[in-house]
Amino acid sequence: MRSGTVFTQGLRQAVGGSPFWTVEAVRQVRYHVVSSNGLFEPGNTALLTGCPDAPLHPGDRRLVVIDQNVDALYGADMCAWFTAHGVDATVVPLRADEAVKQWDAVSTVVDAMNDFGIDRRREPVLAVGGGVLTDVVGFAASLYRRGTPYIRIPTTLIGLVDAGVGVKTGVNYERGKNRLGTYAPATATFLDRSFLRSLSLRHISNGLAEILKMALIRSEDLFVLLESRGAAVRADRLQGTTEDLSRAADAIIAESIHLMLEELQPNLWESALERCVDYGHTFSPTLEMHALPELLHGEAVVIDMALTTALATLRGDVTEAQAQRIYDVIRALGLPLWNEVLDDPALLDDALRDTVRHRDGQQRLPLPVGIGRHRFVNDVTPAELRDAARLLRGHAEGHVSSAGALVPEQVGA
Ligand SMILES: O=C(CO)[C@@H](O)[C@H](O)[C@H](O)[C@H](O)COP(=O)(O)O
Repeated sequence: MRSGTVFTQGLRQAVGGSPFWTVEAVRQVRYHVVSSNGLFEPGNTALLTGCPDAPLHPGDRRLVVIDQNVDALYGADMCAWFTAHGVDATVVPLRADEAVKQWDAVSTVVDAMNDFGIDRRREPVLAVGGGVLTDVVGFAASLYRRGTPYIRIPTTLIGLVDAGVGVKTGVNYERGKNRLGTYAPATATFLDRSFLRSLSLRHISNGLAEILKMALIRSEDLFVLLESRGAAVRADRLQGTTEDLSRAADAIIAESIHLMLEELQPNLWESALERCVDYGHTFSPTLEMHALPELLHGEAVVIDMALTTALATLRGDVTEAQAQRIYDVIRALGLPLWNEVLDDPALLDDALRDTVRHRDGQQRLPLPVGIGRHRFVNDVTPAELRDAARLLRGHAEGHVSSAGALVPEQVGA
């Protein structure tokens, strides 16, 4: 062995007389999720000192890729903040919605990194926008020189509670949702819910869908909070305009993120494919891409959850009363129960087949058990899916009795 070369003990072995080598290494991962409202208010220093692994100093340069809509609303405040703190920011506005979450957007970000002449270690790219923007920038950064650090500043609710706190990056490829991507955590994500004040209620609901997901599979307490305060918190855009609404918004966001991180941390690279956070993501990737741009991500997820709640009801895992509470909360959060994509049984079968490919040959389908718990199943049949869709349609149209039976004109519809 050459001096200075470190091998794990027993790493070089002779097999049939021919040498072979096995290299094993463990990569330490550490990333931070930091809450601070009003990031670009003059006195806020969270971006300077809030993250120990990504300090920002006067005289530093930063490439800032920002959603073009966010730039129109907050770009001037952001630039004033950088100037006030002596940071030389190059701002690149980017269109970032599901329809353009494609490879071309990645090239645009890579071009910007090239033009900026980014320092591979010391100049993290800042991604300011919703989940699409942070996924695209994270993907570009993870590819650039095989990995350049980046920092996320989510400006949508779905960005705050879902896309912003995990390690996934990516873009769609043709009709494949997030078909290209990497596991590449941002050095830090800065959560600032004051951005939500200008978000449309439809996009607030879009984020609430992922929060509801965490509630349905992990926490009845979070579900009860959504049931009692969800509609008011939505109408308030999580701004906390009263003390009570502030407490509720803080609790909903913090609990949802905490549960998500508890699930992600032990399985960051998804070596285990039974992931309860995949709830609502079995049929939705295909449905969302099929309906593009009609359904937002969270809307597709909630339709998937409504369908699988009906499926769990038919299996006896969720009672009719529990299903009714779930559907009431979905409506109260301004989310759809039904979409015509569910009318196409072949599409649901295709969706399940694609997910089976994504989950290494098995359905590994998380299903709710009551409210706040789940189990995984591998035996959902096309006929069962059709029955579940029929039951859900009955709920959506108000044709289900309190005992859970379809009223006669709907049976066999
Ligand atoms: O992994 C996370 C967040 O990082 C999930 O909670 C998130 O909702 C994911 O998008 C879904 O689980 C779907 O994952 P995938 O099908 O894109 O692998």
